[in-house]
Amino acid sequence: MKIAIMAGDGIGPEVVAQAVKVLRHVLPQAETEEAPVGLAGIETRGVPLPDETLALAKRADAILFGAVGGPDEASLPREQRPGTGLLKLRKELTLFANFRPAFMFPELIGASTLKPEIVDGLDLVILRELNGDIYFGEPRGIETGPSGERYGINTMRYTESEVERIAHAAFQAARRRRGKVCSVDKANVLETMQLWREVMTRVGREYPDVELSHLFIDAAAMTLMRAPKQFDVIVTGNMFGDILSDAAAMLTGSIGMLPSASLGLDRKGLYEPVHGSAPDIAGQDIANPLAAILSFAMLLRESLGLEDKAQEVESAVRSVLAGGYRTADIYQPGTHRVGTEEMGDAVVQALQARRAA
Ligand SMILES: NC(=O)C1=CN([C@@H]2O[C@H](COP(=O)(O)OP(=O)(O)OC[C@H]3O[C@@H](n4cnc5c(N)ncnc54)[C@H](O)[C@@H]3O)[C@@H](O)[C@H]2O)C=CC1
Ligand SMILES: CC(C)CC(=O)C(=O)O
Ligand SMILES: [Mg+2]
Repeated sequence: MKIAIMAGDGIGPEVVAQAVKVLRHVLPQAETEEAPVGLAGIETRGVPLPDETLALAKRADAILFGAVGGPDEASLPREQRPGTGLLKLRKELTLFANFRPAFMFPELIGASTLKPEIVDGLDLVILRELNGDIYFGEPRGIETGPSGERYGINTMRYTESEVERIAHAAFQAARRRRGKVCSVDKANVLETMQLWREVMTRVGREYPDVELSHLFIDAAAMTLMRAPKQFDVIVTGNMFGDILSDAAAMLTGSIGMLPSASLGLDRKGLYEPVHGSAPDIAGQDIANPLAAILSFAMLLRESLGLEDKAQEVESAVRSVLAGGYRTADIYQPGTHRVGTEEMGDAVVQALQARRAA
């Protein structure tokens, strides 16, 4: 078994190093291979997704990914933006289904922005379509019109088959959970989203045991803050899913707690925290590595089929939180503040303690 390690930029290498510690403990026999991506790819090979990085991704059984992003990216051409490497990787591997669970660890209820009764017991998953939408649609670019004035253009585009496959993924996920899908769109304004809603409704008829509802993205954002526990699976497009999942982070206390799995046509998947490269805290040993570690647990479950080991890692995270360990982002008075490395070590120690017991 081969696991590709793509740590990326900023806090990416810091948090991935902790997930790799856990990997070495849980899967000592696993072969790992590292490759540069994002700014690290640009600096070493001149492009955000070097050919050998893509080749490794294709060879590997699964990819453990950190985060990409660097300075000035908002004004750079597409080929030079670190994020382009990640978008291309997701597209090249046809990883179209991005599962972003938001789970409330009871120990962190006080760290949530919301009242305890609103988040206690929260357990939802945002299923973000990852290969289409305005992040990929053509035409795109900054052009000059006939009057000489420049304009920017991006295109929200979904084919029926792209919506169908993410719809099936949503309904099947709901069958394994609490049997509810909420499809989030903007069908009151956008034709792309009218098609999205039509296809979701049609595919939904094949799953009569799953309850399907629809919300517009603006109301969904509000409902996610007002009464998030009513959701089970939220399925939505690439951009709305990107935004909603960062918002969901604040329900659970911190974006440093949110893992994700990007899946496609076979068992190969890419596993990454929902957060970015966080340049504001990089290099200070304060980033929360639990999202990266929980992403590795998803890797064990989804790509390797090692449910027991996935649960072992998740239990170790739970016991570390119960033991009072907190990085700065989830710190509360009365708990024990630790750095990134110490948090990784604490998870490994919790795994060792379980084995010894
Ligand atoms: N999947 C990826 O690789 C992503 C990359 N990015 C890139 O990351 C860079 C920074 O983007 P931002 O918008 O600032 O988003 P971000 O997610 O990197 O950071 C947002 C805020 O959350 C905090 N934060 C993030 N991860 C944390 C962790 N593990 N522990 C504690 N605090 C954490 C940061 O300090 C910051 O205050 C940009 O270059 C952006 O393009 C952003 C999102 C996803
Ligand atoms: C390159 C971006 C789309 C990354 C991002 O914000 C995400 O995947 O959540
Ligand atoms: Mg994002």
